Amino acid sequence: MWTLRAAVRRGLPLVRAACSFRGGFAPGPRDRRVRALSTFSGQSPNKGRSLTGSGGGATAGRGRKEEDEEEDEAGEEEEDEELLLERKPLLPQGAQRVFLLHPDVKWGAKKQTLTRAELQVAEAKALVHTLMNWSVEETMIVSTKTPDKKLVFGKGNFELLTEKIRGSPQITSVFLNVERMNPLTKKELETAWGVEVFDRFTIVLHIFRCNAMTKEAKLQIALAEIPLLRSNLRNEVAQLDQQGGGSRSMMGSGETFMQIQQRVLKEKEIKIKKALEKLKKRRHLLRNQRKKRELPVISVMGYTNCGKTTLIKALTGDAAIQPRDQLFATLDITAHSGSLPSRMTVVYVDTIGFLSQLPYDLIESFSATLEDVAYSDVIIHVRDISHPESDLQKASVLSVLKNLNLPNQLLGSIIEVHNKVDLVERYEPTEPNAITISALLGHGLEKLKAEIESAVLKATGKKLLTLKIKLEGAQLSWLYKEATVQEVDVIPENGTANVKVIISNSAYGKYRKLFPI
Ligand SMILES: Nc1nc2c(ncn2[C@@H]2O[C@H](COP(=O)(O)OP(=O)(O)OP(=O)(O)O)[C@@H](O)[C@H]2O)c(=O)[nH]1
Ligand SMILES: [Mg+2]
Repeated sequence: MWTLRAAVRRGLPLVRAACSFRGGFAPGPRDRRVRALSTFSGQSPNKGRSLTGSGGGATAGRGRKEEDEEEDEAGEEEEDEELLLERKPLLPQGAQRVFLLHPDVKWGAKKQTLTRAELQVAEAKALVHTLMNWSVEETMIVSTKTPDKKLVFGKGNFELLTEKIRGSPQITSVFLNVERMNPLTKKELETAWGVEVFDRFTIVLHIFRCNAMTKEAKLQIALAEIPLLRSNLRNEVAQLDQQGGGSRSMMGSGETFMQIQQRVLKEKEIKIKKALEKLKKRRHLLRNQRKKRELPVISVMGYTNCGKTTLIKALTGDAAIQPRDQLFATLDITAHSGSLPSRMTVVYVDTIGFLSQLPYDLIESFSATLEDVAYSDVIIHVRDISHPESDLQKASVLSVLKNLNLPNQLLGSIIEVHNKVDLVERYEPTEPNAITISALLGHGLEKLKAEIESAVLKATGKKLLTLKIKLEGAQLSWLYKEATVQEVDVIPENGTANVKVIISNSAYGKYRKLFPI
């Protein structure tokens, strides 16, 4: 039986994807992000294996052979994972002048309810601008009653479009703003228009591929690509069949080309899922370690480009964080520590941004990482209130949050933050509890931190107390160890102090037992 590695050795067409990407890559963010996560695990960033208890320093007394075998195994695993991540480029390299074509479905089941054509077009434009050397040459919204037909548009509109595209030599490709285009449609349209045609899935997938930093995000994307590879395969085989080849058995093996390729894909899918499962276990371990240390976790969520990463940078002062003016700049869930006005240490979790029309397979593949949000104590929903469609963006974020099956208490704890107020003159929020800030300029952060603190205290059941202690004895050092000491007000006359602490219910119970009044 062929393994994936064997398939590659035999020259199946897998090549590393090239990322042509606006702004390029800042070298090293991956290391920094991993470091950010490992801050709470007490592990070195490159020693992930030791988290599962299978690695680390427990090598003393073991035979050389055993170590060698383990090393070989790790090397093979890594090689396998490398192969899982190899793929064909999705988009052509070099500059593209795109004709952005939006089919507007006027009625019927396919009619979008949440978002308007203009919003979708604006998002599609932003996606194109995220790609290096890509520009939108022209935009057109064309209505259609038959979005599922092979040619997408009715006969009259199709002819007009063909004339337009054929007569515009400056157009190098068409971005058909549909979630997914069937390969036959792609072929028909490309033949008719004489240029390459892309759908949103392909463009978003390309951006995701370029932005994924951690192995988990990369594997999630590779998994999301499998259905695309399957449908391309069906198309390829149909073409081969026309030439009289695809369904015939290969060199006496009894298997057809289609069957072999399907098996290779299935093997790939199983391996990716296994690798993801391993990483998930590691993530759970990190989560448990954070829990043990009782660090409150705050998930920062919101539409793509609303300023989540900028806000975390402002709240934590972490200079290594790099916000970028791009859609889907953050694809890896990363954790960063910060402190609140009471000096309580909290963990901010940066998350993937939402897009109203995010292709389903991609949401599906990222839902595993979003699972972690359910374990946070508080959610911050960041909104870019300078965006013309800010209200629609809010609605689409809330609808995704609802589908994540989060606990009611957590949903009730959402702090709505209106960001980028510096871009709107005299901004007044309509929502009474919203907090207005400029993450970029650092405005409104103190109020936000105070709000986060009270939400964290409420969610975690921690108390803010002033305890009277004797300076002689172990009380103060115990409190320093088990609670967050905010202030110590010494009264020298009687050798006591008033100590302001944030303390969990369980720690307070222990304190009372150890030091009865
Ligand atoms: N003017 C202004 N720009 C801001 C503010 N906050 C963020 N930005 C800019 O908005 C862009 C996106 O910021 P990010 O922090 O990367 O946004 P994000 O929500 O993390 O984006 P994704 O990770 O792509 O979902 C960057 O160019 C930021 O500089 C703000 O308060 N005012
Ligand atoms: Mg971000």
